[in-house]
Amino acid sequence: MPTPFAAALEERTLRLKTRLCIGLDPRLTAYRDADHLRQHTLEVLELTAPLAACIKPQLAFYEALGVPGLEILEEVCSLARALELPVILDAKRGDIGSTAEAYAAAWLTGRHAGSALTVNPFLGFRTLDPFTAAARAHGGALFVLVKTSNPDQADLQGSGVSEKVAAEVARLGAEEGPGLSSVGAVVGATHPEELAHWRAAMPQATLLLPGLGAQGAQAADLAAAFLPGGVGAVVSASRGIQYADGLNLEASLRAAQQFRDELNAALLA
Ligand SMILES: O=c1ccn([C@@H]2O[C@H](COP(=O)(O)O)[C@@H](O)[C@H]2O)c(=O)[nH]1
Repeated sequence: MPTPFAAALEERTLRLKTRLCIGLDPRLTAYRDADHLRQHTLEVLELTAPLAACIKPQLAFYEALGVPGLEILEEVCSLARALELPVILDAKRGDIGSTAEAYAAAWLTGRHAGSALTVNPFLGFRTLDPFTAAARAHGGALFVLVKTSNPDQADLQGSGVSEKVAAEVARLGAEEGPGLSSVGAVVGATHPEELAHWRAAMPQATLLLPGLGAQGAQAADLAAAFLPGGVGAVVSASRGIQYADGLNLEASLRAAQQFRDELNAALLA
């Protein structure tokens, strides 16, 4: 079995001194064709890898290309594995239990064993069970949507819903004994004033914080998401790195360096 996801992420965070998750969300409109998209996405990954704690491909952008897109996704994942980079597959899966089993088999076992998957708890807490079982058995992880980064999240996530999901994430984490668990949580970096609350509510969860860069979140505001020692959270930026200045690779590298450094500085402030 590969090193469990949470342990691999923590080890890489401390060894490379980075809390940055690089989002790889390639948009066909930015390229001549799918080959051009593939080449640029792999180049961004290879160039920025030393600055990354992990990567987060958003499956929607690969699925939009059909079979060639799924082939590109597999290339991205195998290059990440070769570079020893943990992979968070951002698919936000969730369904009735028997279908959830198929999603878990697709994205948390076999060639994706040891990866993490974002999951949607809307169908009920027991629909998370196939994902927790697969993650625990194959060294992977899940990131449960608790408080998403978008402004309209409160339509459904207000009124105590996020609180209930966070309590379930904490309960699942405690089942595994002490330390960081295989059940993490998505909490938008766009809610800096709430980070201390969500950190305390889910003490064993690794937090995935999307929203840095294009959605306006600032690295300097995010220190409260981390556990002592600067572990237990990663912050993701996608457009702000891959398209920092069109397709300019040097600009992607500079943006990743700046985000990494700003996150580290926030922890020391
Ligand atoms: O609450 C959430 C959960 C997931 N996302 C995903 O993260 C990236 C954000 O992209 P940017 O270009 O850095 O804005 C994208 O894949 C979203 O689907 C999120 O934004 N918020």
